[in-house]
Amino acid sequence: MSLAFRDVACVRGGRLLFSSVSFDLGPGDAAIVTGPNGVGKSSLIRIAAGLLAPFEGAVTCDANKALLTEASALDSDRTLIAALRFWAALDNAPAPDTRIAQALSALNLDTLADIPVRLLSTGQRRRAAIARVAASGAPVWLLDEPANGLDTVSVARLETLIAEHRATGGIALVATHLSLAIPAARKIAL
Ligand SMILES: Nc1ncnc2c1ncn2[C@@H]1O[C@H](COP(=O)(O)OP(=O)(O)OP(=O)(O)O)[C@@H](O)[C@H]1O
Repeated sequence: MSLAFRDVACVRGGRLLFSSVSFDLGPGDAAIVTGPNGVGKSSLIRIAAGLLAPFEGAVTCDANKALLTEASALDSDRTLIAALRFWAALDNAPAPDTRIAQALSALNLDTLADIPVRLLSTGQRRRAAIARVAASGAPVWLLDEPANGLDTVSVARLETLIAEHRATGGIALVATHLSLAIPAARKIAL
């Protein structure tokens, strides 16, 4: 299982954002993508997700991916548990209810499970989006600014979740401008 970039370049709006980005992540590996606003961190995550084609180079990944972006994929009119169940039913992984229960617990969202997603606060919504990634069972996590809007306790929970994911052989590619404790993560500075 791996996620690899080979000499990847990215062009958006006719402008070269970055070039010659190469890395290879295997089971248990993590990488942190850093750089100033507008440098292309989100674009790199979108390329990894297959939502944006590289201008040059190649991306290979032989495992299922879960993507976290600013835009939450959770249906705002459903309760949190129903919104998570909707996606979990489509995952290529067993035991959706168990996965959801573990994710809700890991993000301290148990008491909010029956609240409509639209009523969640900014930080709660972000935790819900992280819970969706955790519940997906996907080996490769692509996280774009996952700590945005989180309080310090929730940041610590996120760090624990990433560590546990890696400990079970998962891969994490994380774009962040906030400091996150991700031990031995590769640094991809754009
Ligand atoms: N759909 C698009 N069409 C054209 N240009 C775009 C598009 N999306 C993003 N860009 C441009 O690409 C550049 C990189 O954007 P990106 O969101 O990848 O940066 P970032 O490093 O994640 O920024 P931030 O730290 O502000 O989140 C920006 O200049 C942005 O305006």
